[in-house]
Amino acid sequence: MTLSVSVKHTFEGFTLDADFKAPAGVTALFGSSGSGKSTLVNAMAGLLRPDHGRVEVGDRLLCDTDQGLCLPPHKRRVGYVFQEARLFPHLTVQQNLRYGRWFAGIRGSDTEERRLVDMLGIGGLLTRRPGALSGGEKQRVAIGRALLSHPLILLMDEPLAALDEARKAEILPYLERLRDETAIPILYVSHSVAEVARLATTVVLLDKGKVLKTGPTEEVMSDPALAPAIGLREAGSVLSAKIVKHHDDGLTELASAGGRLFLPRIGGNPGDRVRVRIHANDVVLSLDPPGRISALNLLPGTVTSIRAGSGPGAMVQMQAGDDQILARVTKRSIAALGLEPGTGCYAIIKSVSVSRADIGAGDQSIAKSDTTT
Ligand SMILES: Nc1ncnc2c1ncn2[C@@H]1O[C@H](COP(=O)(O)OP(=O)(O)OP(=O)(O)O)[C@@H](O)[C@H]1O
Repeated sequence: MTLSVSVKHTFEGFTLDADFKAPAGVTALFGSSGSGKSTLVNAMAGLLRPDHGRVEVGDRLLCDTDQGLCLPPHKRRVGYVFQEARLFPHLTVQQNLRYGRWFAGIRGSDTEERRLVDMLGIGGLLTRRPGALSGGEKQRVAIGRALLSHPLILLMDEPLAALDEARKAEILPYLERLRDETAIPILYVSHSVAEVARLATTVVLLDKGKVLKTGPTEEVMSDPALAPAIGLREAGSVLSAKIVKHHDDGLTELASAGGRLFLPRIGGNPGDRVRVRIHANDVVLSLDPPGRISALNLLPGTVTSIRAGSGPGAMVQMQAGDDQILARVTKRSIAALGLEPGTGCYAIIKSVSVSRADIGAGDQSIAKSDTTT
């Protein structure tokens, strides 16, 4: 289901002027604080009437100011999940879940409720009240409540921001299942590169109220020109890969479009698709295949673009198979190696530089890894 959004709105000192289209899946609205993410989400939810705008989800028009149409929030069939779960404290988990359905005037079925409860792993919590739940559990209930109202689209505004790292790690797999097992489009607001890299099918990069770029996650994340907006320390590529084998020495072997990768053991079974985030800071470039070296991952490729920063560093993008890899190196190294678009080189990646948080379940949008076994 396609998402088509065009919103113009001015507050004193700030103008949002954003247009984007996104296919089904998770669309991440990513940008620094004050870039206009929440304003855009509020315009989509009907909580803000934009000066000018058109919002369409699939073939349903929610707002078109040219036609004088701007549906109120309760007529938009939008599920909203906020930073805090905002559950009713006096109701049990099950009553909270059913409230979503009741509020939307939907009958729903017990089978549907059970399926959702299973998917979100909240079956053991149904009789508890929110006061007896962890932050991550509360968020899972809030997501279930939003889904049971049969939304046309799910808007998630920094749903993990209030959770600590352990709770985030606990809830991310459920969000991946939501992406892969439901057909509901999700607009996911975040300023965490790690979350976007793991979850998003499409990234809309916002900067000072404008869309810098919209595109598939792998493409946006590995664009050297966008690294300053993403954050130089956070920048990196997202590769799609397939688990080949878990080795006895604790390493997992993956097949990516660019070659084999060996990473510290990850969950999942041979054949499962995963996405792997490789930080640009963790990639070393070499013109020749290195001799005896401790790093286990060596991907051959060709430099596609170079973007020099204002300091001593530069971002180099290289193509390895169908994958783009981003490396952050010094301008001095670029000069010494004579790197330019078209230069053949090797990306060297230490296995241990990739952490568990950098690996997520792969989705249908990255089927190209199927060709890499
Ligand atoms: N109701 C309002 N009245 C006036 N200015 C507003 C209003 N809401 C937002 N703004 C301004 O619009 C700009 C964008 O805010 P917005 O909350 O959309 O950014 P954001 O990207 O969601 O930021 P954050 O990541 O910090 O939540 C900010 O400069 C903010 O001060």
